Amino acid sequence: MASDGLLANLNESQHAAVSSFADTLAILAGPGSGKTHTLTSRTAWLLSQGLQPWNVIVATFTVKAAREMKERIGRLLDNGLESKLILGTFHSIARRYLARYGYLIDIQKDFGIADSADSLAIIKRIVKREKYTIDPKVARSRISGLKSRKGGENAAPFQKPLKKTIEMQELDGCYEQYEEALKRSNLLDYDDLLLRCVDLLRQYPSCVSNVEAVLIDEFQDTNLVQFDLMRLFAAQRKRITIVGDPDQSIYGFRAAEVMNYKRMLHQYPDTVTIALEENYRSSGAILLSALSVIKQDSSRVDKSLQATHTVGTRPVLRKLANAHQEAEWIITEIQRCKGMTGHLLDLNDFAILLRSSSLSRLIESALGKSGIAYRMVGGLRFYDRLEVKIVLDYLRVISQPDNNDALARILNVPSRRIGDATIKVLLDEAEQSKITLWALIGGEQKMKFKPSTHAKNGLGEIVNIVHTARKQVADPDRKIDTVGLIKFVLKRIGFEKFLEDHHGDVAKGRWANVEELITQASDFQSMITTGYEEESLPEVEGLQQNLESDSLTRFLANVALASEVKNDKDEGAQTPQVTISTIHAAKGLEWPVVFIPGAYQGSIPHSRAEDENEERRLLYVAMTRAKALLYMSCPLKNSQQEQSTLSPFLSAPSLLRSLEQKGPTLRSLELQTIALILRRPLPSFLSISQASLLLKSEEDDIFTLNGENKAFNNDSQWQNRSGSPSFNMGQRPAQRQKKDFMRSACDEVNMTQANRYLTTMDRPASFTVAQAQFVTARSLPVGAEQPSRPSKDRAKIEHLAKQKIAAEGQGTLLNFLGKPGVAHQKRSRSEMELVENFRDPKRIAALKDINIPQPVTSRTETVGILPVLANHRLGSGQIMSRPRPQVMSDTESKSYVFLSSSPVRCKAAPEPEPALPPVALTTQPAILPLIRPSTSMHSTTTSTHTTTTAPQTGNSKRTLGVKRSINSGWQSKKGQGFVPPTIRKPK
Ligand SMILES: Nc1ncnc2c1ncn2[C@@H]1O[C@H](COP(=O)(O)OP(=O)(O)OP(=O)(O)O)[C@@H](O)[C@H]1O
Repeated sequence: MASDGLLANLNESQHAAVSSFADTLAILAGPGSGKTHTLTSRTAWLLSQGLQPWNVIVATFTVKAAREMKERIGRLLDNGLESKLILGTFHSIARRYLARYGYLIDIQKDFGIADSADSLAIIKRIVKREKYTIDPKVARSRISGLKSRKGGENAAPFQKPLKKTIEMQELDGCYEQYEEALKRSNLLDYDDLLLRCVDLLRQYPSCVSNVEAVLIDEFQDTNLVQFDLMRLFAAQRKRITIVGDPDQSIYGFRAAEVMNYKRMLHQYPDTVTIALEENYRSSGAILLSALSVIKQDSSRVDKSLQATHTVGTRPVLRKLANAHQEAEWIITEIQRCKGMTGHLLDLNDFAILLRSSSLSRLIESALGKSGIAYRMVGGLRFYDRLEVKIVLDYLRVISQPDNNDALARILNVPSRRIGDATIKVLLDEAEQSKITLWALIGGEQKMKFKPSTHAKNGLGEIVNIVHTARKQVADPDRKIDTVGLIKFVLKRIGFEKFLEDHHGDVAKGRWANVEELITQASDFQSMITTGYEEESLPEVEGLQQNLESDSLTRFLANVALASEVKNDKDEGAQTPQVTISTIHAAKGLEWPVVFIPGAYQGSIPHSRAEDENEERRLLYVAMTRAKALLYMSCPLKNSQQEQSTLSPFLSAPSLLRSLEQKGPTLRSLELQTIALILRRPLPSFLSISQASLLLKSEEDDIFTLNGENKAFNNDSQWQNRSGSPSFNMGQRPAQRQKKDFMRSACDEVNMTQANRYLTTMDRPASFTVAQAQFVTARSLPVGAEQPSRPSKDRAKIEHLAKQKIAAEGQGTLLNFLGKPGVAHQKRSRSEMELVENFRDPKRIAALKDINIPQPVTSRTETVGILPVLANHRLGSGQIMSRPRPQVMSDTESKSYVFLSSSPVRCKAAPEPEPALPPVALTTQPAILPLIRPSTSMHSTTTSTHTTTTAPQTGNSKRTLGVKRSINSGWQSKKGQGFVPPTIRKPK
């Protein structure tokens, strides 16, 4: 694609960033401002300027982000060159270099990767053997922390205290033995991948001498080692682009360094910083409340972020009596939002974001009872599922028999009558003899231990399986691929039968996962064959490379480095599902409606958190995931029935004033606003009337506003048939009586679901498994969520709908649009116009083009947003279809589904108009070759940070100390080394 095509869909600051000629460029921007979008476009733009993809490194934070970025770049370029980029997470890029050049620093070819479970298993064994008292999980995270801090050349020298506590001594012991165990098994853990790559590139910088540009996403969450890696990658040309938002730095506990920005500016004093200041995601009201939370952190550097959407409805902060009611309330609000908006929202549009996964139990249970399908994000990986892990362990042993832990795990699966005690003795003997378990049982060294005859036979069997498989892999005539190997293993160990014998009801689901693994292996194989999954690195003169790793090793590395890779099938991607996610795992994602339960002291900020500012940033990240509706809630008693107090982050009176105490009334104006923000067409009357008929109430009035626990206390005749309370508040409103038959139908559904679900927390070991015990839409009877009714009931619905249309003064949208009555007469002119719009089908069709004159209802007041923004809307013209997860090719679509942070815009759909009054940028100059110097390259005013030591160049502009207006810029604060603003605003 021509470079101007790449720049077409960008706002002016994004444009400036994408086409900047600066060597080192920092794009600093708030949530939803299109950072990912900008980085993707910049990568494509660099290629369009003549850079070769194999000379460009792009590092992302997650595997998911890497894949998404690769696909987006692919669509921008449309020439397949994206597969040649060195693009991936820091870990996968480091692995690639180590696979090729690791021999230079004595790393054996085809090393394995110890994932966190492996690391923990090794440490547990050490702790047990040495009778240490330290908690293995604590030891693992300390060791990891020490590793990630020790590697960086910027790291502060490690102070060795003179007298070591017992815990420290144990930690030292653990560390040392852990390292030995990894080495013996030819494994590198996640930290090693980065550290060893740093070692490699320090000693052999020529490995990356070809690299012309390095681009880093989510820079705020990089740690010291990653920072060093970035510098080493870019050592030759020093051309770096980083993208980040210090306000979204939430991985401090994993040694992420917010200070890396300062380091960057110090190391690259000519860094040009560009700020993106328009938020394309959230309504004005959501953005404003999120900003007022983050601004409480006085240590942060303020920056401007403006909404491009209309103000919308105010976020909600709801008080509930206890955590049970909070969970029930979430369900009723999801149902109400769906019901009152017809088909404008489906379950995929809702996310429940949790500070800690333990909060999910009651919510999952409530979702289960009401038959609402949900999925967990940030839970167990597909590859960590029991049955998948067993097969993978076989593959790992076949690939690398010295992998002690993998071998120990499969010795007796399926049963070979080798008891746990025998396995432990064997491991200990191997450990003491400083050999691997494989060497011991494979007969390389005489075994002191005398196993029983059964156990001996069992050991012989496993040795035989592994030998046979390895022979086949090595045999040039037979050389079987990963799929062939999996099938061989499954057959040899009779795995399907094993699952049937041991896993009863769920065996089918587990076998389906095994089949899924085969599909993934096959897809990966074809990605290797087609060159989409490149491992090669360009030849560098004077340096030899290892041959490419075999496909099994690469598949296993890919598995070990995968984070939350989900699959279409087990996600039930066709079935709408509510998402439950930890806030950490929700980073980079967005949803139309977001719930943040548990907004109390101890939950957020978390009682065990060390950094309160990071906790605040977490809340900020969660709030800014919402596009149209944001719900926060605080139960007065937590799930342990302890009294709770509202999170201090939400307690400021000024903030409280901008929040609603209950869910919004969802009438025509609100509907239009939501449709505008989501760029979706308005739903039909009929869909709204039918969906709303099923509701218990059209308002958020089922639970008391002050959190009093009335609902459970009285009116026992309102208990539904399944025995669960219906949560009315003592009075039985006429409107609800009408719906009794509806409710009983729903109750029947509830009843049929009773006791048919378990929650994630009940079965932590398998909580993402789409099996019968979890309520996913697939496991429900057809139509459970929207029960299909016999025709008699349907006639009733339609009759009732008609009645409702005729009735006056009742709360539905249709009534609102009904016969003119008192209420109607009181409506403002703009409301009247909207009413007319809803009545006239032709005007409904044209509604998408209407610029709402005054979207501010009693609930949609302008909360400090500029009037010009309050009325602003994104684009006119054809409403774009709702972004869907991208369609992948046949083979790809089988393997992964991504939760896209920035859904790809349809090619055919026109781009929305620039949302804000134009920033005063003069015309962009023609694109110049990349050899231009880094400064003064485009007319956007850029600023070049200079330190006191670095000489200030003539055309650089020092802007530290400049204080910009509240809404348009950065406020520099003394002692903060941040680079300030770059875009000059109109006077
Ligand atoms: N110039 C633009 N015009 C219209 N929409 C845009 C533009 N740039 C980005 N967007 C949209 O804004 C949303 C947020 O974009 P993106 O996810 O890239 O933001 P981000 O800055 O990476 O967000 P976060 O930091 O919160 O993860 C996406 O839906 C994206 O399509």
